[in-house]
Amino acid sequence: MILQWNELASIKRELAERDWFPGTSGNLSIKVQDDPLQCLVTVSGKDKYKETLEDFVLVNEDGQPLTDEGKPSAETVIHLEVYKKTDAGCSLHVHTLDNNLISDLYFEQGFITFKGVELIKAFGIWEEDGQLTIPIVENYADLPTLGKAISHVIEPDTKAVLIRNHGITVWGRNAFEAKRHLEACEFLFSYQMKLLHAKAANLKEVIKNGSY
Ligand SMILES: CSC[C@@H](O)[C@@H](O)C(=O)COP(=O)(O)O
Ligand SMILES: [Zn+2]
Repeated sequence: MILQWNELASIKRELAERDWFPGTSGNLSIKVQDDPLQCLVTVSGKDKYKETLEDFVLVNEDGQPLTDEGKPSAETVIHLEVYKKTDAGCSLHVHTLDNNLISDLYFEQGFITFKGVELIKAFGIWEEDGQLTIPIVENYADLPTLGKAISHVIEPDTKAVLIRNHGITVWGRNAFEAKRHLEACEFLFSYQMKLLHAKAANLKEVIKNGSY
């Protein structure tokens, strides 16, 4: 378990450096064993920019704590649904401005698709016409309901789900892959927001007309 603890602590440190835990938001987990399922998950309500010896707690498949570092994340149920539905070994949940904006702008459509942007290769999509789709679910206040809604939209190739005006849950077979997927998602969201602004300002026309 020490190995998984250190891996999760290292990811937490890197995501903190990116400022991805505003207002104590966000939670992270890493699988420790499969059968029965156990994972380390962040302790609820803590300042995730700080590093302490009580940052993670071991939970069982029902989200019950098996160690005494503190109360498991309120969103532990989401991490457990991801482990139960996929081959994930690590699951990351962060709130960023870009993922909140994208989740609201594309909510009615129910998903956002990226095509023709190099960084979808971070998801193992190498075909020239390949595309990445990220489903978007309602931000249900009841967390077991939210967990089920997320589980419901997970297809075999899904690696991330957006929660409307809340954040994103991203996973990978291991910590390295989960972080790669998360960084790629946030790059794509930032790209999309800037693209929407550029289109709204008709910037291609402006450049063509030589105004800049
Ligand atoms: C402080 S707002 C964020 C919370 O409501 C929640 O969505 C979250 O991401 C963190 O909850 P936590 O219980 O600390 O894991
Ligand atoms: Zn959250």
